[in-house]
Amino acid sequence: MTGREVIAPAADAVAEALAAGRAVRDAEQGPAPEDAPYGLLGGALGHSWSPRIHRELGSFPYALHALPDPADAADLVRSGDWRGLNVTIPHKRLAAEAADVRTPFVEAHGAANTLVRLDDGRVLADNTDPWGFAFLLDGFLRRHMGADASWLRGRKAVVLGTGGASEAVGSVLSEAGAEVARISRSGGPGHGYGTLVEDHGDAALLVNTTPVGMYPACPASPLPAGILGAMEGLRGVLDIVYNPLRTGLVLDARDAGIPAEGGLVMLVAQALRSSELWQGVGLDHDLVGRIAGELERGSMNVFFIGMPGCGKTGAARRLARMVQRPFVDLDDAFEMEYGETPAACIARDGEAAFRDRETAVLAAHGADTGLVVACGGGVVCRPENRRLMEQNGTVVMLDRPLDQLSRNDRPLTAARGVEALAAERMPLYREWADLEVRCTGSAEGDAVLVRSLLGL
Ligand SMILES: Nc1ncnc2c1ncn2[C@@H]1O[C@H](COP(=O)(O)OP(=O)(O)O)[C@@H](O)[C@H]1O
Ligand SMILES: O=C(O)C1=C[C@@H](OP(=O)(O)O)[C@@H](O)[C@H](O)C1
Ligand SMILES: [Mg+2]
Repeated sequence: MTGREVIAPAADAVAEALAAGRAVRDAEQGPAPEDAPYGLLGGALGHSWSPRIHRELGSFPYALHALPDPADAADLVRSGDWRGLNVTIPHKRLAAEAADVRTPFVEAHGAANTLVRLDDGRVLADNTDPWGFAFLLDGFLRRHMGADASWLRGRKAVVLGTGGASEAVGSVLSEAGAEVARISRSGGPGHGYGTLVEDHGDAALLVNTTPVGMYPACPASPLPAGILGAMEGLRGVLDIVYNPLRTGLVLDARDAGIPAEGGLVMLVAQALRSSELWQGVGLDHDLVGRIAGELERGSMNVFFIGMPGCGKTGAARRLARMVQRPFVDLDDAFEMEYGETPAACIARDGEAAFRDRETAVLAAHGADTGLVVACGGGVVCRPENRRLMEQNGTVVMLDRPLDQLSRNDRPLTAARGVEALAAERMPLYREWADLEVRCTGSAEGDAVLVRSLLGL
């Protein structure tokens, strides 16, 4: 189906622009590690947002040191020519031990995420995760409860997970005066997931500190669906996972009408605190919201939905080109994956078989970030497709009068009639959409409009 439409402007220019974009991204990953004053030390780092964040905060160049071998990591900590390091899995403990001086939190918990080179050359180990979580918590309580951290005094907070991050989170909650219950999947009576509702149904806040729900196994939740809604005292949910932007837990909470936020603000806030320590100055704390907002805008996918033939493919392709993002047409992706068009699949195996495969194709792209995606018109026929989009995406409905819809090669429109399809689907498109756009008359016009409405 690729190439069904003729698109005029310069494909070469687009390719060049995309290549330039990649070059910028590469530069953001920093210079050769040994030359950078700042950086991140970990085992396998993959794609990290830290170089981008610290660049905005003024701690730049910032390099990635992926050193799986503890001996190499210790060597960098002891003898590297750096001013500041962040530390992540699996070296937080090693960093705490190898430092010359430790803050009380690091002394108590034995894990550091920030190393600071002091003026006299010694290494200070600190942990800015509690600061980052306190920042997230404070904003959350202000936004949703109209209160500060004192709201937690005398209330119960449940923390999922018992690892290092749970200690940072637990310490902040305890300090605010909450009664903290830390539970884990393998915890015994009162400390497990199985009896969560009975044991802790009165908790006002629930925080996930486990990696369950993290990319690429997403959207997933550490808790079975329905549990949150059964916890009668629950007023808020936080998940420190930030990729996807909305985890399964966050989506479940919102479905149950409970305010919920992910961990992106914590990620940026802990980085800001590290940058303050390295630079020895106070930074503007409004930077946290600004940087988190930019990261969120850049990584959100844009999904086009709407009636078959309304112009999703054309508008999405043009928008992708305008904002230099990868474009995915799910019908094309389907064809590449299964070797036949959706129309051929529906004709041979029927609609149900097509829908199963369509959901699998959507799942693969929904976990990705920064895409512009044209869905097939029937994407709303499967309820589970909604969160595959929502986890990382903004959903845009294109609305075009039924008598103007294209009918070429649209088997379901032909079989059932456009009115019947519309009666079934229009309410769903409207319900799923974050934004409804009335078609302007050209795919180009639609793309320009969506771009400006989404601020891309
Ligand atoms: N906004 C629009 N106004 C008028 N015609 C359009 C518009 N967008 C697309 N078209 C035409 O309608 C047809 C269907 O567009 P397409 O993008 O394939 O729709 P969809 O992906 O929603 O099924 C194409 O032939 C295209 O040229
Ligand atoms: O409406 C539908 O059920 C369908 C729409 C088509 O996509 P377009 O909406 O892009 O035509 C394609 O996925 C398939 O033929 C089924
Ligand atoms: Mg299409």
